[in-house]
Amino acid sequence: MGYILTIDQGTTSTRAFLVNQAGEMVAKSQREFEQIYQEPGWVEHDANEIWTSVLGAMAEVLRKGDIDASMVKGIGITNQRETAVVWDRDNGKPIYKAIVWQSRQTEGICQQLRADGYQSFIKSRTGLLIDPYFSSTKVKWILDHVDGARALADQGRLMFGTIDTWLIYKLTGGKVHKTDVSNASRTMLFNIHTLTWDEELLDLFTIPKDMMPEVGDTSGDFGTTVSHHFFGYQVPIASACGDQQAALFGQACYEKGMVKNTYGTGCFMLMPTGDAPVQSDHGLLTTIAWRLNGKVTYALEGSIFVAGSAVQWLRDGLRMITTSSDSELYATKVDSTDGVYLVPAFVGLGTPYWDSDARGAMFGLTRGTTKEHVVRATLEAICYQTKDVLDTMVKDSGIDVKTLRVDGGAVKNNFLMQFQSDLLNVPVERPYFNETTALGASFLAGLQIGFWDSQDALLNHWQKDHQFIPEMENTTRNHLYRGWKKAVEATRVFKP
Ligand SMILES: Nc1ncnc2c1ncn2[C@@H]1O[C@H](COP(=O)(O)OP(=O)(O)O)[C@@H](O)[C@H]1O
Ligand SMILES: O=P(O)(O)OC[C@H](O)CO
Repeated sequence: MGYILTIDQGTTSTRAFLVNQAGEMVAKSQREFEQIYQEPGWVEHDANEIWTSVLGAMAEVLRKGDIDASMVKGIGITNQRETAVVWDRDNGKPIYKAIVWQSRQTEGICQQLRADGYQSFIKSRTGLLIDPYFSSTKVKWILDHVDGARALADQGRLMFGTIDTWLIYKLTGGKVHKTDVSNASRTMLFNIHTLTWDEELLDLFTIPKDMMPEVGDTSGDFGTTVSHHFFGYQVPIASACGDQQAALFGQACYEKGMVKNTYGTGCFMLMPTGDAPVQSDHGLLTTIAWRLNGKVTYALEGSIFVAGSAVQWLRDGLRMITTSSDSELYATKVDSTDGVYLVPAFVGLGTPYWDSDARGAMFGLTRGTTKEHVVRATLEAICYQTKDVLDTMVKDSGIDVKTLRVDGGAVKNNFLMQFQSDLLNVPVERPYFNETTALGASFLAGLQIGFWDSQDALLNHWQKDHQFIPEMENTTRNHLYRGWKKAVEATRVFKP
């Protein structure tokens, strides 16, 4: 008898979960932390606040589950990806805030790289496209902008990590500086073919190699907690995994053709492609899903930067709704948007457009447009963006997708899920356990500490809650989607 304690360190909150050997979640806790917007388009977090939010969430989940820390047999970590932290190895203090994946402050660096013709070189090594989204330009920005950073880097005093690495470093009392391949593959510094940090890329971004963490399997040995950071116990940290890859694992999407889409702040669609990387010609990313016992599984990924955060914008920016779930209520008060489209390119557009200069726009407004239409158009925009990505995935993989598995905070919204299924003309499957990210990370940790002995043993833990079946006429679907494509085109023409 024992438990895995899993930390899901997300963009807007830190959550902790206790999972037993039956794969059941017995307790969960959540802590929010500050989103720092110093300049338009910048998004940063305080890495120390993230660390204390993890300490708080771990204490709370043990209290809620009424479980003694001695019963925790392993820790799983899953995290918002790409977000970059740089700290001083002499005192363990970050030298700057964590620059979040959404932040656009490195657009200038990216423009220069594109102009200098580095796109195909970078893509061939990393599977990624030049965009401020990934870690490498964020680290370069810190080294170039923080007073004294370059000198510290030259003296070998600095360490870099994505959030998993930062938390592992803190939990082990500074003893372990390590990440896994799924997180490494999001840095734009990792060669996804040789599975090592790429020296030429490190040179290109002027990042000393001694800043980089060791890279290991996704289920593996990430050290042991120092007892004063884990209630007096030394517990093995048994998995580290990027949150989107963890969700893919938690959705039991192990085979080619199985696709999951997570509807959180953004939307991230992933499909495993087996032991060989598949290159996309239409803006999908080639990434690493996980490495287990030395065996790599690659994936194709489509990234949508604004999804649930558009609903938050309706709530906090436009003040049209009081809670995110109100969006369903208003959207279903009208039969359609009456021709209104919202393109929520608030931080540019990801797959398949990769247009970082694009900004949001709304089209088709008339005197008859109401709040209900705008709310509905916002939810529909999440579905249109998802169709853009799924169509690209089918085109680039040559695999026909039979169903879409979904998770994330927004999938509670039945209107959203039904419209998604209608628009894709594909059944949408919502699992019974919506916390698939945490479940995936728990499974990955459990494989390491012997809770489960194989991936196959985990297949039974996936249970369907509801299947949304497409009901829309082809002509309606085609008509609606044509309108979306026109709206995106028009948005991209307008550069403020
Ligand atoms: N019923 C709902 N309808 C639409 N969006 C929702 C609903 N409930 C939550 N959301 C959105 O889901 C997001 C939260 O999902 P979550 O998976 O917790 O995000 P993250 O992990 O990115 O922090 C928020 O952006 C919120 O607006
Ligand atoms: O924290 P989430 O769930 O919004 O996920 C963020 C992604 O990892 C960004 O790549």
